[in-house]
Amino acid sequence: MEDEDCPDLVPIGADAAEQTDANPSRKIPVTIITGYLGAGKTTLLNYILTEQHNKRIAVILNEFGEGSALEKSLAISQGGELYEEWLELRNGCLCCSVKDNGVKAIENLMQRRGKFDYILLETTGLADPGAVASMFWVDSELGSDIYLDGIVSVVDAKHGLQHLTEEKPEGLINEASRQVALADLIIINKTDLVSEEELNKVRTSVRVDLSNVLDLHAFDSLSGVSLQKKLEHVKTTHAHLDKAIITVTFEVPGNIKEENLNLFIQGLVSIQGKSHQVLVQGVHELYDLEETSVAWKEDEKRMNRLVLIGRNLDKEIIKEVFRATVREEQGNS
Ligand SMILES: Nc1nc2c(ncn2[C@@H]2O[C@H](COP(=O)(O)OP(=O)(O)OP(=O)(O)O)[C@@H](O)[C@H]2O)c(=O)[nH]1
Ligand SMILES: [Zn+2]
Repeated sequence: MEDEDCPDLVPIGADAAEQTDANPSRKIPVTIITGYLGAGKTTLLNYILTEQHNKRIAVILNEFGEGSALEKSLAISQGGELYEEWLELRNGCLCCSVKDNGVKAIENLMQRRGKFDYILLETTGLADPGAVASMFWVDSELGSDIYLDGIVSVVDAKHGLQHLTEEKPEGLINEASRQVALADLIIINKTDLVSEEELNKVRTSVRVDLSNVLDLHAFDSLSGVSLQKKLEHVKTTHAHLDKAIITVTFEVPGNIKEENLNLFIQGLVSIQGKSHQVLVQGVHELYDLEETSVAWKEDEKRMNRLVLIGRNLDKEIIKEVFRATVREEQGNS
C-alpha cells in the first residue's frame, strides 16, 4: 500500500508538458525591427524568414491604419509556416496605445508557446520604439516568458537623411531620429539608389561619436530612484508623436490601367489584364508593383484599396480623383 503512494509524487502533467516543449522555462528572445515609413522593415523581415536559420519564428506586426493589415499579411505569408499576431493600432496616439495592444498580442502569441522559439516584432514607421520596448520591462508577467534581444533600425539610404533632419513642430519628436537613437543595430537599406557620396553622408549622420554616448548623466536628477520610477519618468516626459501625419483609407471598385497608376502611388489595386492582385508600395516619388500570389476569383468584384499616410491629406478629394481615373478606364475599354 505504501509503495503505491510514490507515483503520486511525480505529476504526470509535467512529463506531458515536456514532450511538447523541450525546455518550457527557456525565455523567448524578441527582436524589434523599426525604421521610418517604407524604409524596408518588411523586406528585412521577409529576408530573415526565408533564410536558413533553424529557428521557428513568430511575427508580430504593429500596423498603421485599417486597410494595410491585408497587404502586410500578403507580404509576410510567403515565407512558409508562420505564426502571426496582429497588433492593431488606429489613428490614436501611437506611442500611448502601443503598450496595451502589444502586451495583448504577445499574450495571445504565448498561448501557442512551444511552437516557436523567436519573436520578430515589426513596428509601424511612425512608432517610437522606446514605447514598444518598455512594455517588456513594465509587464513583469511578460518579462518571465520573453526578453528583449535588441532593436534593429532600418534606414532608407535615399530618404533617410531627409526624415532624420526634418524639423518638427515644437513639442513633437522626430520619429526617425528616435528610431536611430534607440537602435542596437542600424541597417542602411536601398544603397542601390544612392551614390557612394550620399551613402557616406547617411552613414556619418547615423554614426555616433563615443564621447556622445558615455557619461551622459541623463538620470542624475533621479539618482537613488528605483528603475520602476525611472521608467515612469521616461513615460510621463515623452513627447507625443506628430499627429499631423494621418492615414486615409478608402476603396474604389473597378480596374485601373497600369500606365495611369503613376497618378497614384500607393494602395492595393486591381490592374486591368492581370489575373492576380497587385501590391503597390511607394515611398516619396518611388514606387513599385508586385504581383502577389493571390488570384482574383472569377466572380470576385475587383476592388482597389488605397492606404495613404502623410500630411494634409484630404480623403474626399483624393478619393474623387482616383474614382474618376478608374471610371475613365472603364469608359475607354
Ligand atoms: N531599390 C530598393 N528598394 C527597396 C530595397 N529594400 C526595399 N525596397 C523597396 O522599398 C519599399 C518599402 O519596403 P518595405 O520593406 O515594405 O518597407 P517597410 O519599412 O516595411 O514599409 P512600411 O511598413 O510601409 O513603413 C518596397 O517597395 C520595397 O520593394 C532596396 O534595397 N533597394
Ligand atoms: Zn503619446
